[in-house]
Amino acid sequence: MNRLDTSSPDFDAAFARLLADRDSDTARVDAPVTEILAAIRRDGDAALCEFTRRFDRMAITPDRLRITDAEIDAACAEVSLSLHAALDVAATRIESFHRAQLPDDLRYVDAQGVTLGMRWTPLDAVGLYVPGGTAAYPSSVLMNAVPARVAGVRRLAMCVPTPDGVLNPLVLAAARRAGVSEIYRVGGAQAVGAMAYGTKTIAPVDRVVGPGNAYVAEAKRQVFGRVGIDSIAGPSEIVIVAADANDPRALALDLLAQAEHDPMAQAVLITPDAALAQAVQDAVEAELKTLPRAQIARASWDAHGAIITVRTLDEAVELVNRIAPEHLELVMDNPQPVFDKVRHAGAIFLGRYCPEAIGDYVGGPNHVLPTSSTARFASGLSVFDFLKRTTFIDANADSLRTIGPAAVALARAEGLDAHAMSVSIRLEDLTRGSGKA
Ligand SMILES: NC(=O)c1ccc[n+]([C@@H]2O[C@H](COP(=O)([O-])OP(=O)(O)OC[C@H]3O[C@@H](n4cnc5c(N)ncnc54)[C@H](O)[C@@H]3O)[C@@H](O)[C@H]2O)c1
Ligand SMILES: N[C@H](CO)Cc1c[nH]c[nH+]1
Ligand SMILES: [Zn+2]
Repeated sequence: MNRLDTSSPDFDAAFARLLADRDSDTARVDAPVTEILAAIRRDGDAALCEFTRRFDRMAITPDRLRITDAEIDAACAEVSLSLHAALDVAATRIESFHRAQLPDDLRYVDAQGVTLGMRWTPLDAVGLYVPGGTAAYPSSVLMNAVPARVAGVRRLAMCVPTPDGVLNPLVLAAARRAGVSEIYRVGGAQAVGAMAYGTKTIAPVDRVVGPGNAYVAEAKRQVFGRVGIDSIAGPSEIVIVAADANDPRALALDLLAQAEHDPMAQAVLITPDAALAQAVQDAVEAELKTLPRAQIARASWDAHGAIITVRTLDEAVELVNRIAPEHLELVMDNPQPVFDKVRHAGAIFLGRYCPEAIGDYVGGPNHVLPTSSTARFASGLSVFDFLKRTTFIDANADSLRTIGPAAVALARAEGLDAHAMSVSIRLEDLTRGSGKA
């Protein structure tokens, strides 16, 4: 874990190293992901089965890639009523938040009499990546699928790794709850490649969305252009800005809640209170003695974790904006003034009673969020990732007379005569009064 202090003379260099260390991790997976994607393009299902054998330790043939309806039925029957009820609480809250995002079409007539507009239409086919390498993520099934359904996407194809061939019943129950039935037991870069390029078994989709480890995130980056993607939602991150009286153990658990996702996850505490900084550091060490996923959390905390002491909360905000974290907790008496100044974060959790884990499961907003500082320009998954806009223009004869000459002038200036003439021929027809255009 890195201890940093903004009043120390070497702070800038240490902070720059902290920002850079995630980039070097990502660079490490570039080449293997390129090879995996090339093999999927070349060999389709055969490569998918081979990578699944190698990385998920399971022998599989193409006819077994798709999880059957009978397997989904059996999984749903295995899940307890209380867990079905918890899924329902989560799904209902996620659905109502995403339904509120649905945009209206735009249509108006401007001063020149031109009708202008923009129409939203759902994508035809979307690939949902649900992570499953070291933990199962039923919550990510809901976060992916519910907004897609709300947007009206027709085909939802879901990929989830099943390491050692073990299906997680709650993942399948969440898929059933969200209305997803096309599910493949494959993960990693190979699953992203299969959804993007298509194989004999998995028809290609138009956009691949969802979170995953560094391999998944890099694969999405590399297939972008062939298909759309939502954002780079890689290994989890949290920055906690804490001030005033706080329970160090609660803050330690908030940090570890992200660290336990992945050895490449990053958890950072920023505080003006040096005593609190030390107390949280001690509490993290204490929790790591008993946490079931301590091995993963320890690797993340030691390599990427940080505690930064600052002189003021304004300094904390400046660091937050430079990190642009996936998650930001503002744990203090009155978080509003800090909240107002934050420009870059995927999702923000305000006050003492809203730990980030609430957002992971039942808050309502999406937990698939941009990582690796991409919150500078990207946003969390939403209904907008499953919709696209088409603009339209409807000009009548009078409006063409008004705005057409400017188009002719600009087309001539660009040296594009066919453009100019396609407008001027209509203007000439109107002048002659033929009205045929
Ligand atoms: N940013 C977000 O919104 C968000 C949300 C939920 C989870 N997450 C992240 O999702 C990730 C889940 O990770 P996970 O590993 O448990 O599951 P995962 O499904 O993302 O990855 C498992 C797959 O990784 C591939 N893989 C593993 N080692 C490999 C190697 N050496 N070479 C090639 N491929 C390899 C395998 O194909 C395996 O199936 C975590 O990083 C977690 O932080 C992010
Ligand atoms: N914190 C993760 C996003 O980075 C989402 C998640 C799912 N389950 C638990 N957590
Ligand atoms: Zn989490």
